Amino acid sequence: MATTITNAEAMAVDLRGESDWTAFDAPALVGSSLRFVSGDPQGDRFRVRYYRDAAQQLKARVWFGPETEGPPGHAHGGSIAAVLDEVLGLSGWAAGHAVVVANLNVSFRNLLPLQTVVTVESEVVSINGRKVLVKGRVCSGSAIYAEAECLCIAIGQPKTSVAG
Ligand SMILES: CC(C)(COP(=O)(O)OP(=O)(O)OC[C@H]1O[C@@H](n2cnc3c(N)ncnc32)[C@H](O)[C@@H]1OP(=O)(O)O)[C@@H](O)C(=O)NCCC(=O)NCCS
Ligand SMILES: CCCCCCCCCC(=O)O
Repeated sequence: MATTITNAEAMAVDLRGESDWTAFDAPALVGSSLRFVSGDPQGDRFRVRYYRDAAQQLKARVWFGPETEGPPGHAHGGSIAAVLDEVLGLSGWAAGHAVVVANLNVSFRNLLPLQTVVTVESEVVSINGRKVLVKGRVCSGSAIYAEAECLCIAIGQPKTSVAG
């Protein structure tokens, strides 16, 4: 039988970044519309905190809460894809491109246990006209849960990226 975990029981979630990361303010760059993944920082679905690493690439610490469940005790693949969609698309914005996501390919490598804090890494690997290719992965220590390649298409003028 599934165990119900309340919000209160799930309170202690450590989303701190590494010492050489700086906080990144996503709403300051793209507005407050990204509610689906990162819009409920005390909720039981995702809790997300954004950073830039020393190389200025976007990173996120993400907690997959009980409401992301798919296979028993583990995150739904769609929840993992949603997180990658947001983080990798936002990575394009953080690199100065006003984009939407046109194509996202995800490889699910290992089941992700619920109530795990993971790191989502991103890297802008190429820019070709309006096409901004971003790669990323969901990992924790040596464990890799998913890898993704994300084709973003610029839809507007380049944006000035913000430091956080
Ligand atoms: C992405 C989108 C803006 C592209 O439409 P568009 O501005 O008319 O651009 P085009 O169709 O001319 O595509 C531009 C280029 O990207 C390529 N491209 C677009 N979508 C692609 C896809 N899914 N896969 C691969 N390449 C794609 C095109 O082949 C074209 O390449 P080219 O310049 O070498 O010919 C549009 O399809 C869209 O709005 N899709 C929905 C996006 C969305 O809802 N994302 C989730 C929320 S962020
Ligand atoms: C106008 C703000 C757009 C921000 C886009 C950031 C990536 C979101 C990905 C998605 O919605 O699928």
